[in-house]
Amino acid sequence: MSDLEYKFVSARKVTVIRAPFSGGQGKGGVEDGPDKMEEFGLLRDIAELGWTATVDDPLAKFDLATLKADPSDVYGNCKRPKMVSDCCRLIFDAATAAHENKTLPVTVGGDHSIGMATILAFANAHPDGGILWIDAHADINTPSTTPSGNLHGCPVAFAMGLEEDSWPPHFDWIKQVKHKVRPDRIAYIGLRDVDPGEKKLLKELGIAAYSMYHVDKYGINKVVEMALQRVNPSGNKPVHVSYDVDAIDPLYVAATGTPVRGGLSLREGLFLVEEIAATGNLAGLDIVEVNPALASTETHIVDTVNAGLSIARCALGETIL
Ligand SMILES: NC(=[NH2+])NCCC[C@H](N)C(=O)O
Ligand SMILES: [Mn+2]
Ligand SMILES: [Mn+2]
Repeated sequence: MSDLEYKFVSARKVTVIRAPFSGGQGKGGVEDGPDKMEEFGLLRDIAELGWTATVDDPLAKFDLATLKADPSDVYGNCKRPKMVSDCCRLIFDAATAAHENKTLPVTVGGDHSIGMATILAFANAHPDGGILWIDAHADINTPSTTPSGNLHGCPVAFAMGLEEDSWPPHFDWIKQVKHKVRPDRIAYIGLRDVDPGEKKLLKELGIAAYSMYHVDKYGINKVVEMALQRVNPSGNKPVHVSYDVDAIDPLYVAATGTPVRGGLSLREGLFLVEEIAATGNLAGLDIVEVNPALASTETHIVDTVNAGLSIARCALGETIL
């Protein structure tokens, strides 16, 4: 049982949104993230911290393997726009319902393309809220800047409505969502692999971006403080955390699709979530890019999945004393 307070959640209710989705990138295995997290005790951990969990499985009706294998699902250089859009739309609805019911949505991926759905639902439900994107990557490529065509590198651009003219038509539904993610209400922590087109966008839009350089220079405590100050200057608005486990160094989190050396230590990666939880403002969480198939040893799987579980526990108020 945790005694932290959550100002924007009623009655310590969590909605676990399962997102076993891998269409935002080419590798297999990331679709097993939710199963592995549950096998290692996600729901037990949530209950032990005094939360009541409801599990939502918005993609259950899809045959995801068949959708992923459809060679006709391309638009320009974008891979699988129909699959990503159809799935994200359902995840958006699930997250929106969780916000309306004042439960805390914890979305478990799957690849990070689903972040377009969760942060858009958060921004639309809480237009004055702030978002922290914890990642080695900025994931703000647009269909015109993406070097890979993988949509897990683009969710922030879609949720912000950037360069809509370049979008595959499948994403038209996003244009109808009233409140998009605002550039002054999102901050990054952990960056170390940012594409040239992304750097340009971050600069032009004045987005708060704390790279590993800043973590080394100021320390993680100061970086979290600065990031929260940017996205939640009053300190009393809701905050969503979209956590790509590749923000943490591959020494601790090896089983992920796009690992980059020189990342957060495991403790830095957990501290930042503990610190956000302590504000009482947490109102949404994603844990993505756990890919058990990319482990070369059993230890890699155990380490990576347990890092994901630790992120969830820290977010839900686990404290040591
Ligand atoms: N969610 C992730 N792991 N994203 C990796 C993105 C890599 C690269 N920037 C791309 O757009 O293709
Ligand atoms: Mn990443
Ligand atoms: Mn990411």
